[in-house]
Amino acid sequence: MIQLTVAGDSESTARTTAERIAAAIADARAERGVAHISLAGGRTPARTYRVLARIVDDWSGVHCWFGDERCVPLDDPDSNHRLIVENLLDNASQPHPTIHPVTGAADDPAAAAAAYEQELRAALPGDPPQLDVALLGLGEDGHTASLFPNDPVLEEQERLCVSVHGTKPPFERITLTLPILRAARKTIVLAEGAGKAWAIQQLMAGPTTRIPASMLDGGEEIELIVDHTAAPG
Ligand SMILES: O=C1O[C@H](COP(=O)(O)O)[C@@H](O)[C@H](O)[C@H]1O
Repeated sequence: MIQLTVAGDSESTARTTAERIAAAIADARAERGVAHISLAGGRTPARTYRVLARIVDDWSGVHCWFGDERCVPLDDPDSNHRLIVENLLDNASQPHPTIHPVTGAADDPAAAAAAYEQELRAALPGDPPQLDVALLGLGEDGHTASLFPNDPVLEEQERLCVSVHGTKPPFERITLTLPILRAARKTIVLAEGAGKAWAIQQLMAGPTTRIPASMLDGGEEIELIVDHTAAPG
């Protein structure tokens, strides 16, 4: 089930999102001693990561994974890794969270995706492995992570991480697939801006391969956090 939260302006949207993630981290650490979270890329979550870095005062036992990555060097301006280093890691207190980058994606995307799946399986409990929280974004076309509209990878049942050719540059990408995203204890979809209002309306209308974010529902809690400009009318 999808719960919609209209958080206000961009600052309150970032704060609300960061507070949800911080609460999920605290719950996971209290129950299991560690917290595994996957993070979104793109432009929208930068502010959320800066707020999150401020409000979590103890990062020990926190593991950060990537919901998707672009097949570029890790320090490339288009890299989701760089976004997270500059906004979250550089502002987080010591000891830092453990970051799990997708390595080798620029050289051999398929091998990098397979290796990342192995790393996830080795580190997380469950089959599919269970993330404590998956933070995802939403493209204007309805894509989430690097799951693009009508891509056959939306039918994937076995592999947890794959390489894809997307429809937004940079085109070559690595993405987690629906089986692992659906298994997350909590899923947060963060979206801002009037350009995303259409995708949000479609997402709320029910599952369709046209809007990959609408296919995330695996029975666990999903919260869609939007600013007032993206809110459905
Ligand atoms: O390419 C991507 O796009 C989506 C949405 O990004 P935004 O810039 O519109 O916030 C993002 O969630 C995904 O991680 C990213 O690789």
